[in-house]
Amino acid sequence: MAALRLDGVVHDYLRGRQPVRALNGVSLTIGGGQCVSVLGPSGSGKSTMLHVMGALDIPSEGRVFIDDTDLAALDDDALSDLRRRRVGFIFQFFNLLPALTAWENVAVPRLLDGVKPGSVREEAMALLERVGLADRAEHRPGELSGGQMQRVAIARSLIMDPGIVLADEPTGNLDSRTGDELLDLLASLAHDGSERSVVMVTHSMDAALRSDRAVLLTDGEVAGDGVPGDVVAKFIGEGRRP
Ligand SMILES: Nc1ncnc2c1ncn2[C@@H]1O[C@H](COP(=O)(O)OP(=O)(O)OP(=O)(O)O)[C@@H](O)[C@H]1O
Repeated sequence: MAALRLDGVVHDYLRGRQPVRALNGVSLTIGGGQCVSVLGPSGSGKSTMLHVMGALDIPSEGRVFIDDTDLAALDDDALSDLRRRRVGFIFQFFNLLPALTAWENVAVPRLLDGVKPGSVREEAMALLERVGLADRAEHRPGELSGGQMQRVAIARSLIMDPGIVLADEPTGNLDSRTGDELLDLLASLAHDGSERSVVMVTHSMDAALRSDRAVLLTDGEVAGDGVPGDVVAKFIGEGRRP
């Protein structure tokens, strides 16, 4: 079963009255157990594609399927339910709640689901342990380093046990050594036998080279898709072209 499929996806934004085409006919299938990086120049549509994949945005044209469910067939409630349960998000600036401790931040999606803090604490603690932060459970984000905050965000992305994890520049705000450790952690989310798909937008060639597959976007279109080394070489080659 394909975890994620885009079929002829077009997405336009309005800038004033002018439509701006961010995605121009993207078709892509991402199976379970893969860590896929998305590369491309600034403005090529990477974040837009991630938002469409995670049902944060509805495409102007084309279809998006998550686990063979056509998102166009869902009403708003069903769509947000699917987003909450099936998709975990990780952002460049962590998006943690400053007043909550690390374990409470991890628990937030379950608390929003109506679960009592007492019954989710253990699950949140287990996830913090998984990301190597069990000893920081009672710390607030302001008391954590960037890498530690991103680990909390990764643990939070897993609390609903999603089939898909989408990460937008997850190491963009971290030094390279911390970034590398987090990339290994992210890849492990796809390789832990869960058949989870991990898709990460990145400007880092290192990050792309560590993934299982790379997709290159140029002007809202798929310009490369395959072995990371080949796709990175294509991207770098295009950048050098006069
Ligand atoms: N909310 C918006 N309103 C209008 N235009 C937008 C909006 N968001 C993105 N765009 C435009 O859509 C295009 C694709 O943007 P997107 O953010 O998806 O690219 P990106 O590849 O992620 O860029 P970057 O690497 O700089 O983050 C760009 O031309 C951008 O200016």
